[in-house]
Amino acid sequence: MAKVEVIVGTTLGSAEYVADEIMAQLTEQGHQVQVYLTPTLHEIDTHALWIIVSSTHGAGDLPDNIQPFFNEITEQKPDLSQVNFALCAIGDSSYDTFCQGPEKLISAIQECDAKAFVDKIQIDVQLDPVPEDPALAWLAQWQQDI
Ligand SMILES: Cc1cc2nc3c(=O)[nH]c(=O)nc-3n(C[C@H](O)[C@H](O)[C@H](O)COP(=O)(O)O)c2cc1C
Repeated sequence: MAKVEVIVGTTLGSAEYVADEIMAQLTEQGHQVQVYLTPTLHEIDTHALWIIVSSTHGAGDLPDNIQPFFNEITEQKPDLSQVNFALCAIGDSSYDTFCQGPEKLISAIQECDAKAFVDKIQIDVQLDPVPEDPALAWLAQWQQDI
């Protein structure tokens, strides 16, 4: 059983719904999973697997709810060398900045030595109006390795 921290960036709730489904699938596998809608460094375990589930807003920006977490990381530069992460990005390919918001957060945590656990998924809501379906299929490909 592993500890999994699911960190959500959302404005209208699509990413939150995907995160809840990911939590349900991993909990069923026996993992200890927590979803964070207002993530803070104080609360999140830096010796756990982080799954970042985030949409993009503005022009390639992170959603407002996750911006303070991004700021904490860039300002405090915590030791994240024990963090493995997986990125589930949700966006709309009609924007030039498709799925770019969470890339800023990924760059910031990689600068703090976090490591990718698996290849990211970028879900295009133009093609997949029900983003939890590809998200759960992606998770199923690697959840046995946690
Ligand atoms: C004002 C606005 C700006 C957006 N900007 C982007 C963008 O730059 N890149 C992108 O891939 N998607 C963009 N999107 C699409 C959202 O990421 C997409 O609709 C996503 O499903 C929203 O998920 P959420 O409800 O979890 O925030 C934008 C949507 C809105 C409404």
